[in-house]
Amino acid sequence: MKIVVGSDHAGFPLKAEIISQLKELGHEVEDVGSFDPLPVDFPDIARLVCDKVNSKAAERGLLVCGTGVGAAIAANKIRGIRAAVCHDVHSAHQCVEHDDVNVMCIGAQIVGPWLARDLVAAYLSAEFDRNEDFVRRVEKLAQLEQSN
Ligand SMILES: O=C(CO)[C@H](O)[C@H](O)[C@H](O)COP(=O)(O)O
Repeated sequence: MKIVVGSDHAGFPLKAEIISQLKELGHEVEDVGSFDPLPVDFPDIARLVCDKVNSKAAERGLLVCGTGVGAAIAANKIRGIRAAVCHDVHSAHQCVEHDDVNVMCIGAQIVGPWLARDLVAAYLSAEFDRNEDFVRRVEKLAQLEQSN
C-alpha cells in the first residue's frame, strides 16, 4: 500500500520509527515532513498529507503530532478526509471498518513506539466494511461537509 506520513516537531522522532516499520511491512512510504526537529505548525503538515490522500497519490495517511488532536482537527477540516486520533488498537481498525477513516493520527507524547507499531498495523490491515449502515453513515459525513 502507498502511505503518506507527516509529523510536526513533537511527532518527528516517532514518525521515523513508523516509517521504518512501514518499510519493513513492505509499504511504499512518502514522507512529507517535517524533516528536522525544529518547530513546525501541524496544520501545514496535515495539509500536505491530506492533499496526497485526496489526490490518490497515497491510499492512506498517517499524521503524528504531540497528542494527535491538533493533527486530527486540521485534517478533518479538509474536504474528503476522515481523520481519527487512535491510541487503542480496537479504534485503529474499527475506524477504517466502520468509518472509512483515511488519515490516522497518533500522539507521540501519549503512546510509545511499541503501541504505535500495533496501531499502525491495525489501521493498515483494516478495510472499510461496505455494510449498508456504514456506507449510509459515511455518506452522511460527506453531506455534513457539503452543508457548511
Ligand atoms: O499536539 C499537538 C497539537 O495537538 C502539537 O504537536 C504540539 O505538541 C502542541 O501544540 C504543543 O506545541 P509546542 O510548540 O510543541 O509546545
